[in-house]
Amino acid sequence: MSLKPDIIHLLARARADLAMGLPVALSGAEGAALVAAAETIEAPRLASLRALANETGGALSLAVTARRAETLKARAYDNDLARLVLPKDADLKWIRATASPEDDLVQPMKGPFRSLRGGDVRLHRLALSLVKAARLLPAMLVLDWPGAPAAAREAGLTILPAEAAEAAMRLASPPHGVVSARVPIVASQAGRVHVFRPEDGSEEHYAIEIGAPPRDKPVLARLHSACFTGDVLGSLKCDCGPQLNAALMQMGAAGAAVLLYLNQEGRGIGLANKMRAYSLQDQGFDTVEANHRLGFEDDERDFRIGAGILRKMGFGAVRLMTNNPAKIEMMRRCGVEVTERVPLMVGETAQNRAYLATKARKSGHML
Ligand SMILES: Nc1nc2c(ncn2[C@@H]2O[C@H](COP(=O)(O)OP(=O)(O)OP(=O)(O)O)[C@@H](O)[C@H]2O)c(=O)[nH]1
Ligand SMILES: [Zn+2]
Repeated sequence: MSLKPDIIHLLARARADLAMGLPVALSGAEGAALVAAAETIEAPRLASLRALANETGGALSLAVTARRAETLKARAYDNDLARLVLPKDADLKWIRATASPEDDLVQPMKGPFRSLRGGDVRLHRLALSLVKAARLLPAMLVLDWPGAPAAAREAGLTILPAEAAEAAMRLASPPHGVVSARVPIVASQAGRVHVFRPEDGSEEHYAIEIGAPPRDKPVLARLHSACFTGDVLGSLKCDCGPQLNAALMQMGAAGAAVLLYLNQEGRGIGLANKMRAYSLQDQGFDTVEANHRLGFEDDERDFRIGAGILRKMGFGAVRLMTNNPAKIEMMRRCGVEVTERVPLMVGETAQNRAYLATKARKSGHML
C-alpha cells in the first residue's frame, strides 16, 4: 500500500492552494500549465508568473467563463470560456477588476479585451472547474508551458495529472455517514441528525431524519441548500428560512420524513460569491443576471450529492417537497424515484417578491 496521495487528495490540495493564492501545475498528455486564481494571487507570485512567461515564451492568459466574457464584451472563441490576453502593463488591479464585477458599473469602460484563438483549451477548462470548486471567482491565470510540472516540483507546488483530475471531477463519490445522534427539535421530538462526509475533503452535509421512515416506501423528503442569510439571519431577500421551517413542521406533523441540509450555499457558488451577487442585485440585476455577470451559471449545485445521501440512507423513492422542477429531474436522473411533488409555498415578503418571480420566470419554479 502506497502512502502517496491519490488524485482525490491532490484535487483537495489544489482547491486549498488556490484559495490561499498558491499556483498549481496541471500536467496533461498534450501540454502543461501553471495556474493561479485571479481572486487570490498576490503581487510577488504574479511577478514570478510574468517573469516565467517572458523567459520561456509561454502564453500567459486570464481564463474566464463565457458568461463573464459576455459581460466584459470579450470574444469567447472557445465556446464555454475565453482566454483573455494580458496587456503588458496588466497589474493585480487589472486582473481583479476583470475577474470581478464589483466595479463594472463604476468603471464600465473595461477593455477592450483581446481573446486568444485556436490551440488546446482543455487545461483552461480544467482550471476553471477547479477554481469554481474552490468557491472562488471563476477566473484563472494560466501560463501555458511544458516546463510547469518540473518548476512546480522544484517549488513544492501541487501537481495535478490533468486527465485523472478531469475523470475524478466527473465522478461523484457519495459522502459516507460519519455519526448520527438524537436531536429533538421544535417540529418533532423524534429528530435525528446524521453527518455525511465526502471523501474528497469538501463540505460535510447533514440529514435530519424525523421518526423512522420505512425504507421500502417513498419517503417525504426535502433537499434544502444552505442559505446562511435566510436560514440563520432570517434574511427577507429569499424564502429559504421560512421554507426550511415549514418543511420541518410539515415533516413533524407527518411523523416520518427526511430533510437533507446540503452545504451548497448560494446555489453552489459559496457565500462570498453570493454576497457579490447580492451587491449586483442592489445595482438592479436579478438573481440570474447577477450569477451570469460573476461568471457562473444560474445554478452550480451538484444534485448527485443529495441523491447519493438518500440512497446511502436506504431511500430509493421520495415524495419531494419542492417548487423546483430541475430538482425533480435531477433526482430522477440520479436514480431516485420521485413519486410525487409536494408543493412548498411560504415566505413571500415585499423584499423577496421579485426574487421569487424571477425564479418562476427564468428557472421554471412552480408558484
Ligand atoms: N447565487 C444565489 N444564490 C441564492 C440567491 N438567493 C438564494 N440563494 C441560494 O439558493 C439556494 C436555495 O435553494 P433551495 O431552497 O434548494 O431552493 P430552490 O432550488 O429554489 O428549490 P425549492 O426551494 O426546492 O423550490 C440556497 O443555497 C441559497 O443560498 C441569490 O440571489 N443568488
Ligand atoms: Zn436563501
